[in-house]
Amino acid sequence: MSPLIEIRNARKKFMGTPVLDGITLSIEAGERIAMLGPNGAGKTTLVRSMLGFYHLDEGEIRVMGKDPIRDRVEVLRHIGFIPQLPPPVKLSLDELLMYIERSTGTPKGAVIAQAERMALDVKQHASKPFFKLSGGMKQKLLIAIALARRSRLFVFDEPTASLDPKARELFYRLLSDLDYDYSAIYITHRLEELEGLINRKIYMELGKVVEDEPIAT
Ligand SMILES: Nc1ncnc2c1ncn2[C@@H]1O[C@H](COP(=O)(O)OP(=O)(O)OP(=O)(O)O)[C@@H](O)[C@H]1O
Repeated sequence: MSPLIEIRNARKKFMGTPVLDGITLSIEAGERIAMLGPNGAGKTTLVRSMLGFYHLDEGEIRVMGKDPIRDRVEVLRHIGFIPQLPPPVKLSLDELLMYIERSTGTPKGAVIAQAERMALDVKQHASKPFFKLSGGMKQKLLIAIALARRSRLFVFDEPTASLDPKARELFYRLLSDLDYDYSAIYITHRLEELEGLINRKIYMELGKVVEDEPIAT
């Protein structure tokens, strides 16, 4: 079986500066990875390239055997992505959840139930545009959507950055409670928070992977 994600010699420059400098990585199903490294190391660029947001200058990425740019819809169908900065969606929460139900088959009620477990009352804000929620509320709703979809792979880009301590705790508890074999990539600056949730850590610096090791769970 092909790996979940296969990256071969990925290279990308932004304005002449290498941001991905020859990355080769293989990620198997069931791996739960902390992706670490200083600001600007290229972590977000790497995961966004896996999701088909960016074309590489050189090299190749395959996700579940597919090209994330050519087969983007198919690749994203299996991935729950929580971006670092939530997109400025103008739809109300009600409209957004209806749209998600229609496009992904994820029942609105399932998202509302997950949101409740993150201490977010969706019904109270149903007519509010998504972009008018607070940063933490946006993050909670995006987390609820990803979890309700029961994605095979979660890609979390600093998912707890805007969450208060209580919500952070709830988020990690929800992940621990998931009852199926998912894979995950967490971009984070707080490795200690992921204790018990990860089995591999990858450290990036200046567009390169400089450390890659398993973690006993
Ligand atoms: N769309 C873009 N256009 C130009 N430069 C970009 C773009 N996206 C990222 N960069 C640059 O690429 C470098 C790597 O950015 P990236 O967001 O991948 O880093 P990161 O490791 O995720 O950092 P952080 O921990 O701060 O989130 C930075 O120098 C950034 O300014």
